[in-house]
Amino acid sequence: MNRTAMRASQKDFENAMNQVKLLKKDPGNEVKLKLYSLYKQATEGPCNMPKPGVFDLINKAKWDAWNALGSLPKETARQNYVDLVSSLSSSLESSSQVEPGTDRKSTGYETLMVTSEDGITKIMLNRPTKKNALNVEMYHEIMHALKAASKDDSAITVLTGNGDYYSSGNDLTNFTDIPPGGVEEKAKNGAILLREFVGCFIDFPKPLIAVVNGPAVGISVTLLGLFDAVYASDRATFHTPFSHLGQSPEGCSSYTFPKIMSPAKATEMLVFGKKLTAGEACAQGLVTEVFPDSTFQKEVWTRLKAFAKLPPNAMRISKEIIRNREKEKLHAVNAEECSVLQGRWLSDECMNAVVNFLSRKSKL
Ligand SMILES: CCCC/C=C/CC(=O)SCCNC(=O)CCNC(=O)[C@H](O)C(C)(C)COP(=O)(O)OP(=O)(O)OC[C@H]1O[C@@H](n2cnc3c(N)ncnc32)[C@H](O)[C@@H]1OP(=O)(O)O
Repeated sequence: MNRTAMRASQKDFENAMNQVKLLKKDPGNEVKLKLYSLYKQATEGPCNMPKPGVFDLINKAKWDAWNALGSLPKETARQNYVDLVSSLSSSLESSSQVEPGTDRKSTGYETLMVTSEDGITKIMLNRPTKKNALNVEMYHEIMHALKAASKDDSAITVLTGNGDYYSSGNDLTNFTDIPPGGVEEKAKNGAILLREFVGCFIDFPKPLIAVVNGPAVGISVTLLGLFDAVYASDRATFHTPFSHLGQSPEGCSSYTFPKIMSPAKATEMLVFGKKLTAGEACAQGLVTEVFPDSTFQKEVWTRLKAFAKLPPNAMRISKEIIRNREKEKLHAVNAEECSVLQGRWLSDECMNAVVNFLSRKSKL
């Protein structure tokens, strides 16, 4: 577009503001920050507000975005805002990277797709545009789905992801919504939620299988130690960057990983954040079997359908005898990990890592 020839009028600007409210899809935080900063620059000029504190994550990200525009003239900011909205209106209406039908809320869940057929309850993480990051709602919905699956008439339960990721782990925006009790209350609530969430996996009574369709990060990896089988596409990777995030292991991985893969290999993953390929994770016992991505879904589901035809009570009882003597220990480990993490979430190391991700200064 020739910016010297084009000059957005106040009317164009107002129309663009209305168009933003009508966007059918969330354009994402980065674009929202850009829109915010251009709007402020266009209406108020350069940012001369005091910089918010480091813990005020959302306002700090907004301030950073506005301040980054420097002395950009109001008219140029107005034009850029109008151009940005116009590009969004066309791209967000036409683009769809997600399988058709995946936006349906057919199961009553907002963040999951849950289906039950052929003796299998499939719980599919369904935030593909956010790489299936686990927000607070998703934690609650997974717990609900697991409790329902433990009582339904399916023989086995499967967890998988929609889109190119299995899951990118904890949604880092979970850290931004600070309650009136401040960051201490936030950390306490997080620890309570995490303990209950992991507890549901420890106590799940039927065979629980992970179908790892793509990269897995953080808590989506650590929980795998509590599954009964883990099938992975050769596109999947396994990454627990806890130290990078100023955090510490959860999902009972401080206990299960050293047992599964040896203390040194567990340290490479959980302390040094070494990312494993599917083949490496299989060699270390975290993954049961790896399949070529091109045949992954077909091969895995054929196998799972055969498993689901086995007598369900025999499978339950066999799982119980394999897992039960560890249960008490696992609950104790879970409690300890949550308590340590509660402290970590209040550390500068963790706060800085989250701020860096949210202001897009870092990625894994
Ligand atoms: C209360 C219980 C707490 C339990 C604690 C658990 C600990 C953990 O799970 S630690 C692991 C936390 N996860 C991460 O640090 C991953 C952060 N994400 C990334 O580094 C990258 O997004 C990626 C490497 C996973 C993917 O990079 P890629 O370039 O392919 O895609 P993006 O453009 O970055 O992502 C698309 C979209 O999704 C958003 N997103 C992805 N992962 C997360 C996440 N974990 N939290 C929040 N948002 C996430 C990303 O911001 C993009 O959103 P926008 O389109 O709106 O910008």
